[in-house]
Amino acid sequence: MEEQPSLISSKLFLKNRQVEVALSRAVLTWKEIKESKNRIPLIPQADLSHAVPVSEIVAVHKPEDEDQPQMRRTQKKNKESSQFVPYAFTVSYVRRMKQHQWQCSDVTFLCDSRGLCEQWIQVTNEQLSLLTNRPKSLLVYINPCGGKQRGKRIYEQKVAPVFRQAGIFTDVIVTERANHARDHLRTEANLDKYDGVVCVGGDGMFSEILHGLVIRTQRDHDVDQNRPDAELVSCLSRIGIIPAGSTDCICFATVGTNDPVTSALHIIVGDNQPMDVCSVHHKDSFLRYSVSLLGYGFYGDLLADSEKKRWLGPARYDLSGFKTFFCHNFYEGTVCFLPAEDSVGHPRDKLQCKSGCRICQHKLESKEKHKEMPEEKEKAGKDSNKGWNVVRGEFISVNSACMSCSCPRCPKGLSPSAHLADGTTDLILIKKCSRMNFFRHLFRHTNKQDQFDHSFVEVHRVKKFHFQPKVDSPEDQSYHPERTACGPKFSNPKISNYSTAVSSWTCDGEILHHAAIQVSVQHQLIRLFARGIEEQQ
Ligand SMILES: CCCCCCCCCCCCC/C=C/[C@@H](O)[C@H](COP(=O)(O)O)NC(=O)CCCCCCCCCCCCCCC
Ligand SMILES: Nc1ncnc2c1ncn2[C@@H]1O[C@H](COP(=O)(O)OP(=O)(O)O)[C@@H](O)[C@H]1O
Ligand SMILES: [Ca+2]
Repeated sequence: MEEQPSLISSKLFLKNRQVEVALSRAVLTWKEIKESKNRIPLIPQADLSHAVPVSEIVAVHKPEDEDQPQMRRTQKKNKESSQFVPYAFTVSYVRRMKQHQWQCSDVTFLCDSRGLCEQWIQVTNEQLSLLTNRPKSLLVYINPCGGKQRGKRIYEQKVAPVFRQAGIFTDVIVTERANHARDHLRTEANLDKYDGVVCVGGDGMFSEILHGLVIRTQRDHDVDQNRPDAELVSCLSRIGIIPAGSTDCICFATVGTNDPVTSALHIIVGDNQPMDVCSVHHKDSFLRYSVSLLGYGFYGDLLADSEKKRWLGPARYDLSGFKTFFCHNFYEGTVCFLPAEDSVGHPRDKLQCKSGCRICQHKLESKEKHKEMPEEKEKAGKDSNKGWNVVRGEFISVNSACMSCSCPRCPKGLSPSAHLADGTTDLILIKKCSRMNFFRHLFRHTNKQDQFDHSFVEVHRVKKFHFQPKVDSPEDQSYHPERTACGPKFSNPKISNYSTAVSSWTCDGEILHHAAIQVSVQHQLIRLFARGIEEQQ
């Protein structure tokens, strides 16, 4: 990085040692001034030198009350050594810890004049005010019932204090029922007042915010969401996720960890991660949007069963996973898909989507070019049914992962090389196989082996796909019989063969009421306060 001229630079004190502190437009640095190179200290001391990018400074302020005793102690010590240092300022900044976790660290510098201290605070604040991507005002929704029911406490104890420190104004709504946040965003919220929306909860709560924002944006622009080919309008508001749910895969896969303070810091520094969204339709009616896992068969049955065990908290998924695994159902149907261009890679190419991902950026550039394409040419492309592939068979599971879906349970994710913003989703087809083979496939999610390297697994990177069960589901026929114990439903009571049973879809952890669906990836429809997974330093 090119060295920039200092805006201010002074000799200050840090922990009773003299340091040279300098601030440029890009970076704040401090370096210890060693008295004499030959003098070796009796007790070895840690090196105080450090550099913090200005974009990662949370705030600069006078030391808070709790810092005062420490400051007074320092003053007393310095007085005794006839060096009186009464003024101080604290810089709070992002510190990277292990496994993508961020912490808010403080460093307090002592100055020998009030004027110098105030000058440092003013110059630093001026630089922070130039960072226009930072939110000043946020609308926060808390789900008090998600995960281990700790959403409210997590927000109040871990997140609100850092937002306060960064000078962010917040309006907080603790939801009182399911869909409260979605309905409020869709109809009431004055979004002009805020620079973003924060969701405190799990993937289900995120899904509410997603639906509220996307539905509102389409309505404001007169877009008919029921048309599967409608060109959707991207949402302007960015979404921040404070993880307080059971899986938290949307947070984990976009930030690298499910830690509330890390997420709060990504919001404060104003990160921006565009993200693809899948739209799900049944015939010509809109059903839902999805950003993580759309799963039919194994994951659909697992989720339907786990909903009855909500009281168990996150452990419900393990119990239902175990049960669903031993049911070993399979489902007959047809999958049609439109493969993505080769330029976006392949689910097995081991090219993980990282911060500033080239594949996602390349895709955005080609989208811009595509917009300039003459209308006739575009029409011709749309009209042809060319390029669609068909797979008919018996499936244990049909999964679509629009992102890696990495989460604490499965850190490499359901599709480790899926991209956050490339306009595609990874379609994973698990065909009928023995229970042992299915276990082998599942187990590979927990180690380094390729979970797609099995004869009964097919994986494709696609832009669109359709699924049609062999027999229409009750909902597809507008008929609602009782569910069977293990999850599958039978459209015809005479049919009691598992291969003809119908499952349901899980859509980011919410059950879909249709089995026959059309899915289309909406390129970069939303933006998050995140930056993707950073390379480990
Ligand atoms: C043998 C060990 C197998 C481990 C296999 C792990 C695969 C995990 C894939 C996880 C994909 C997660 C996709 C995320 C979906 C979420 O959007 C969604 C909603 O999240 P929320 O609750 O925060 O609102 N969450 C979910 O759908 C939960 C998925 C949970 C999957 C758990 C799978 C457990 C499988 C256990 C099999 C046990 C076999 C035992 C054989 C002796
Ligand atoms: N106040 C509330 N009471 C009951 N359910 C709620 C409330 N607020 C949100 N929900 C619903 O709770 C469900 C689970 O939320 P989520 O935060 O994803 O937790 P989890 O990860 O444990 O599933 C979502 O379907 C959401 O719509
Ligand atoms: Ca994608």
